[in-house]
Amino acid sequence: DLFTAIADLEHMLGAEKGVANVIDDYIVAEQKRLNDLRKYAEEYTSRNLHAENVGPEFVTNPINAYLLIKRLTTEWKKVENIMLNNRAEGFIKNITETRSKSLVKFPGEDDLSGAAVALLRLQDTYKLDTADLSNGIIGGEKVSNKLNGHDTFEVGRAAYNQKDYYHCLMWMQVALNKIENENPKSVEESEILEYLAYSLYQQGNVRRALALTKRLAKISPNHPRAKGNVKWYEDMLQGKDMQGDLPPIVNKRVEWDGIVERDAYEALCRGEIPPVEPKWAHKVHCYLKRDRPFLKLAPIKVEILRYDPLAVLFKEVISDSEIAVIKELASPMLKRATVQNSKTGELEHATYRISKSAWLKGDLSPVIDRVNRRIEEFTNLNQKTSEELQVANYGLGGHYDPHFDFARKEEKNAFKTLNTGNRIATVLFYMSQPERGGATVFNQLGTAVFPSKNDALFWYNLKRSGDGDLRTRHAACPVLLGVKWVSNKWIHERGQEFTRPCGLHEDVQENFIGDLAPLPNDP
Ligand SMILES: O=C(O)CCC(=O)C(=O)O
Ligand SMILES: [Fe+2]
Repeated sequence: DLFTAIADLEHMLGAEKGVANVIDDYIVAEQKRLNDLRKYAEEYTSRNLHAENVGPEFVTNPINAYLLIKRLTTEWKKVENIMLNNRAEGFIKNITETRSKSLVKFPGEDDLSGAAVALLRLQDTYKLDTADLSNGIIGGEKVSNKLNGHDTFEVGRAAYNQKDYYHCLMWMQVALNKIENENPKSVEESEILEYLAYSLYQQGNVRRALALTKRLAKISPNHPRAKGNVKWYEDMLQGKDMQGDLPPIVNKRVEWDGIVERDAYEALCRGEIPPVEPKWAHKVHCYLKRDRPFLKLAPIKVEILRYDPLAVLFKEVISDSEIAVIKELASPMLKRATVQNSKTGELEHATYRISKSAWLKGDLSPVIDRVNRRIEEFTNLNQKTSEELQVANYGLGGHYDPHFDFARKEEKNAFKTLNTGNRIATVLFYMSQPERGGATVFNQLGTAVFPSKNDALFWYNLKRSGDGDLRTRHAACPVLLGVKWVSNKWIHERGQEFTRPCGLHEDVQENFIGDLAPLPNDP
């Protein structure tokens, strides 16, 4: 699961440098070996020249005869040894051992396909063009090197392995275009054609699949499947519709992951935010919170993002140095994040939540303790029943699909052992600012919050009645460029009986946090 965290990828850069050094050392050793070999060749040549100059009687001299024989026996053995003594094995062993001993795990096939699948997710969410992406262009900006034909082909193959023919088709087509200009070609055209034809067929483009398979049979006459497939496609078409130009390519994304709100969620991730309800459009959006003694001196800037249900951004509530300490403490503890199976109550990995996370206890460092206490200052909610601080690092395409933070009634075991009630509210500290993507979005409400470092997003998950507020369904959009670090604090019901008593009304305006500046009258 290396692809899940940027922190791991940073370590991998170190490993890559190590590999480069080993290759360089190997080349130096080999060059010395080949130079030794060259010296022998020169010696043989010069002695032979001498012998040729002397003429055939050279061998009539017993000493010369002896030396000639020696050069072709024992000395030749030495040459043979040098030739055979390729140093590769030792160096490869060295790399293998470094891999197994090092703390940095080397990526495997799974990581490669994970990274490819991350690219596909980003492509969909942010509507990126395949050719652009494969040329290192994101949002019209050149951000990295180009993929060659083979790199592109491998992304297509990762899609194919997931039966995702929609993406396979797009990537194989681009791979085909790329190798046209490659010399030598990084991947055989026949390999691409087979995948491309099959995904065209799967997406309903039988005539195109046939045309490409015919081409495959032509360029690769001994291909084990090409001829059979041509016949198969021909039978399928039964000679129908074979005249004229090929119809345009049909390629539709299949919603195999069953997320109904996919389109709305992805639009929010791209920053396509629906207009604010006119009812709220003119309300005051910022105020200084000074309702606690400590805050008289250092008020907290609050930006109201949404009134109903309430969501606010507490500005500059965590410092760069605190963030650095938290990241430092969390890094060695990061593990692939889990989710609770709603049927069994077990924690498990899921493709819909890709990030690495760690829990930091309050007594781990005075910094954690200080941050925990500050949360009470800005939320006015009792922190005795809160969960520990959770730190998350999102890697390549890291995301968390739409979910609720609170436990629903049908969910087994959730928070039972804690005996602190449900998650009444969430505090989400933004500890970095990804260059692109990574927004926190509320897909039901049409709110998108793009991370701003040092700030904390806050919202209530439960209504005054204690029932979960279904409108708080939210998601973490995939990170497109850069790094996303966040910390969560989940605040529980127990202990809030006086600060946020259950109300008879579930009215929004009761959700104030401290001395909210007076609101203008309703329009
Ligand atoms: O990272 C984010 O933006 C949201 C994270 C989240 O919703 C969660 O961890 O429950
Ligand atoms: Fe969440």
